[in-house]
Amino acid sequence: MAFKIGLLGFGTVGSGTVQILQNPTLRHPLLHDITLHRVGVRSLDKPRPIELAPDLLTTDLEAIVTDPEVDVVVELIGGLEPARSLILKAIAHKKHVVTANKAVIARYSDEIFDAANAAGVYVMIEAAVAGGIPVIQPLRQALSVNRLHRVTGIINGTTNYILTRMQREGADFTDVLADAQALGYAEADPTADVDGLDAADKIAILAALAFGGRVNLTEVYCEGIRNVTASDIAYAEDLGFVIKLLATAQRDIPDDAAPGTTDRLQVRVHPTLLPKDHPLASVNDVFNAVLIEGDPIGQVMFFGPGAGMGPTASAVVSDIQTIAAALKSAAAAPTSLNPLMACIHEHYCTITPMEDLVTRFYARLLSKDQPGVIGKIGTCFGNHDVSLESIVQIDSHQDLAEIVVVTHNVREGNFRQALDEMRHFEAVSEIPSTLRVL
Ligand SMILES: NC(=O)C1=CN([C@@H]2O[C@H](COP(=O)(O)OP(=O)(O)OC[C@H]3O[C@@H](n4cnc5c(N)ncnc54)[C@H](OP(=O)(O)O)[C@@H]3O)[C@@H](O)[C@H]2O)C=CC1
Ligand SMILES: N[C@@H](CC=O)C(=O)O
Ligand code: NA
Repeated sequence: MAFKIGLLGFGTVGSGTVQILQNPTLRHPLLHDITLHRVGVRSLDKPRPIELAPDLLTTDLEAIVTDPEVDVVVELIGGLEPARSLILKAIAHKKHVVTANKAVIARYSDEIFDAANAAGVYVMIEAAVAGGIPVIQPLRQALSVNRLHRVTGIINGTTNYILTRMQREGADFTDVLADAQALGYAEADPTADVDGLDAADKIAILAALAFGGRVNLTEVYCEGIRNVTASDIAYAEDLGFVIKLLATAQRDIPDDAAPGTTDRLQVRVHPTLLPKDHPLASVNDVFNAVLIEGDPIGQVMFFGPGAGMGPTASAVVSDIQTIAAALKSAAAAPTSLNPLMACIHEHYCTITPMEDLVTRFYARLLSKDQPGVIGKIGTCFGNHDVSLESIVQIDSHQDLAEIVVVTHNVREGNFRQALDEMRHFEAVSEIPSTLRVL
């Protein structure tokens, strides 16, 4: 069964999506059933980093969302319009939709999801929050059996990059912002990022999923990082804190509140002092992380790349694949299983023997404290092609010296052969520990 994709947008994320779809080898076999049918852009003449059959490209995006052959419309043009109208038109034409557009979803989720439910189609949004980090699907599925209490995220890469550099270098906001723009992290108009609006869109989406109700974006408190100064960061550091732009969604009443108590949420974005040992405090640079707390799961944290061509495309294609799996099992005989839930492997993997592992090693040897021992040990390692990063004698007691060795990356088999040979040295009395080093 083949599934046809109508792709709207062939920019950063669109190109990453095409790259995955055009190279399904070594990915899930279901990707072989997914084909690109049309790709909609604004300009046909623009040079593109990825080759595409010219007859796939069109500037007529309406024709894609109404094309009877298209099964799934993937909206990657961004902005509010025409993205919103195209999504609604696709739904009206019974297309499933995948979108990375947090701005549209945070503002128009009511009309989009109502229309999708009425039309019997899926709208999938994994790429809209925290890019490549799977967070939408875990909230919808694996974590949804928990009573969730709080979702806290660093979900804007640009501001995290700016705050990290201000922290490391004692630099001022405006200087780092200029660098972030030059590096392509922040947009030419960085308002949505630095004023917290992008994070507000994203936390509104996460809050709705975590707490089972729609969130009105205008009620999300939003404060950006423009007023955070180098001296605030320095004082916070002295007090044992780092400053991060946190997006938080939290149930405001306890699980055991009296029946009838009104359920209330806090949904807010603002710079926050975080204790240095908090799990989110070490999330730096453009990385994102989302910490989810609930009962009985406790704390779970998702960390990774929150934006970028490849990571965001990973989320887009996983949504396409989820829809394809659902359609495939629905269309098949009643006994057919959903290919994303069933075991599809029938062969055994070939496992690399440990002797072929290439890693660094730490070894501690006890030897007689006599001249030439370290040289002999070094030569023995060398004879077995084991290159040493360091070798030191760290202690000597009861006539025995303790020698600690750290190797470069070496083949484990060679390292073991060298140790076996050394065990026969008259001077070496024992090799009490060997550990692998990352
Ligand atoms: N970039 C990222 O890291 C992330 C992006 N996202 C979201 O993904 C979406 C896409 O972002 P990104 O790939 O960066 O955007 P780009 O600006 O790189 O690409 C946009 C694409 O859409 C096309 N396009 C835009 N407007 C129109 C229009 N009116 N008619 C026809 N084609 C149009 C452009 O055509 P042309 O090429 O001809 O100009 C271009 O191919 C956005 O919603 C964004 O918020 C989400 C997470 C991370
Ligand atoms: N501008 C966003 C990109 C993805 O959503 C960010 O900086 O995180
Ligand atoms: Na995601």
